[in-house]
Amino acid sequence: MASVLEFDDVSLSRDGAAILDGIRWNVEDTDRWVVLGPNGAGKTTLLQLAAANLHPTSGRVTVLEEEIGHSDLASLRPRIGFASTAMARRVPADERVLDVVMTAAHSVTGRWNEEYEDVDERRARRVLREWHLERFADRRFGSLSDGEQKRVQIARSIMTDPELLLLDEPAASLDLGAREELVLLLGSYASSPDSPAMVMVTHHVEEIPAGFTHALLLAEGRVSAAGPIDEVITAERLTEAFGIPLQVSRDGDRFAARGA
Ligand SMILES: Nc1ncnc2c1ncn2[C@@H]1O[C@H](COP(=O)(O)OP(=O)(O)OP(=O)(O)O)[C@@H](O)[C@H]1O
Repeated sequence: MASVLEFDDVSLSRDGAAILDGIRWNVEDTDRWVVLGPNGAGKTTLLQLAAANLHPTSGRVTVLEEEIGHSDLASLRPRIGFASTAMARRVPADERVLDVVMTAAHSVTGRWNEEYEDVDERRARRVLREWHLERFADRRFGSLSDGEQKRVQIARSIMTDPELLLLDEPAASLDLGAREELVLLLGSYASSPDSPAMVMVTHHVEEIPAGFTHALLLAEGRVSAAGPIDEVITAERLTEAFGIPLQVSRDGDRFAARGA
C-alpha cells in the first residue's frame, strides 16, 4: 500500500476564521473514502486541498507524495481526477460530449487548438462506454439531463487515468432513478482493484456506493470521526457530527439514516 493523501495537522483560515482546524488524515491507494458532515463543515474546502487547488494556512498536505507548496503542480494535476459542479459550470454548453471528456487530456475545458491523438479519442470513447454514455458522444453537453451531465463529469475526471479521484457531491440534485444508476456505476467502479483511490463528498449516507471502505465525518472544520466505514457510519457518530438524534441502518452494501 502507498499513501496518496496525507494531511498533517492541517488548518485553513479565511478572514481570521478557521474553516479547517487541525486535520490529520491519511488515504492509502486501495482506500475509497466518503466524507460527510453538515452544511458549512468544510467538506468542499477539504477536497480543494486534496486537489492541490488550495494551500493550507498551517500544517502539511501531501498529495501523491508531493507536498503542496513544494512541488510542481502542473505535473501533479493530471494525476488527480476531480469532478464537481463548479468544474461542470466551466464547460461550454455547446461543447460536444466527446470533447468534454477528451479535453481532460490537456487539462482544459472547451476544445480550442490542442492536438489530440487517436489514442485520446479511443480512450474517451471507452470511458464514455463504461459510464453508459456512448450514445451521447456527439450531443452538446448543455443538452444533457443533470444525471447524464454528472456521469460525463466523472467520465472526464477519469480520462487521464488518475491515481486519486475526487468527487464532490456527484449525486446532488439527481432524481431517484438517476441517483441509483450513478450510485450503482460508482459502486462497481469503486469495487474494482484497478480503480484509483477515491474520496467522495456527499450529504446523504444513502448515496454511499458499494465498495467504499472508509468514512470521515467533519463538523465545524474538525474531524469528528474517521476510519473504517462500519465504525464511522453509526447512529452514535452521525448523531454527534450532525447534532440531532439519528438512526442508521445497513442493507447489504447500502446505508440509510433517519431522525431517531
Ligand atoms: N473564500 C472563503 N472566504 C470565507 N469563508 C469561506 C470561503 N470559502 C469557504 N468559506 C466558509 O467555510 C465554511 C466551509 O465551506 P465549505 O464549502 O468547505 O463547506 P461544505 O462542508 O462543503 O458545505 P456544504 O455542505 O454546504 O457544501 C463555510 O462556512 C463557508 O462559508
